[in-house]
Amino acid sequence: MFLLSSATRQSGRGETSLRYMLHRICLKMSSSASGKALRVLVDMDGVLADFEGGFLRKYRSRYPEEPFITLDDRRGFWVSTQYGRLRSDLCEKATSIWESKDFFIELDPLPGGVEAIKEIAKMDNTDVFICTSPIKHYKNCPYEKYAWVEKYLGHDFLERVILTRDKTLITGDILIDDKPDILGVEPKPTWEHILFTACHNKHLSISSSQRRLLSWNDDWRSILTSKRQ
Ligand SMILES: O=c1ccn([C@@H]2O[C@H](COP(=O)(O)O)[C@@H](O)[C@H]2O)c(=O)[nH]1
Ligand SMILES: [Mg+2]
Repeated sequence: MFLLSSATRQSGRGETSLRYMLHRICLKMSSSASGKALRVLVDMDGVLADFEGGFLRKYRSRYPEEPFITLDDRRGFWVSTQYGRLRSDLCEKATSIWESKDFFIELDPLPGGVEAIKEIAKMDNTDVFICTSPIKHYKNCPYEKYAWVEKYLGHDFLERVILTRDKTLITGDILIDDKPDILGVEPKPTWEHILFTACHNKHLSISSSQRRLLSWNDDWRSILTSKRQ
């Protein structure tokens, strides 16, 4: 502030442009601070990264003799629960897949997700964050989630990663997430949950007030527009 005010005192012409720059900086700061910038939270597994496809490929390769569930037959968010119902010991075998080294970093991006989130990040008056839940077996997962973001979105995007087991605590206008029920300690999260369609939730009927994003080919831009004042 001192530098700016002494600089403006020294030059009449510079004063106008410096004042203008300061005005722009203040506007950007106040629009973020007063919540005017749209804050978009985007889930990772099942929205940006192909958790289900990566799981099935590695499960079948590690346990070729064991029964498996096709993506078409997937029901319910918890893979481990459905495998446990198939045969009780398969719950542990399923879990062993995403607890293994390189599981998360080797997930393929879901079509259009990386491009969409890069576009959202460039939009005026918009803040985007990746909001993802790490597994409690923490040896590889948190590291690999960061590494995945760096690999596909670049180093600067690491500023935009939120790892939390409770997404209700995070404030935002929209949360794009494939989990049908996002619960936590906050009974009234600030965000509207946009259900991202995945193999495990596509058969669910949702309430008339809830909105879905069928894929990144669907009209996510209109959803963002609808949340702007
Ligand atoms: O059966 C399962 C399926 C997934 N997980 C883990 O849950 C989280 C889901 O994170 P989101 O941020 O909601 O996408 C992810 O870490 C999966 O590995 C699980 O534990 N059991
Ligand atoms: Mg998810």
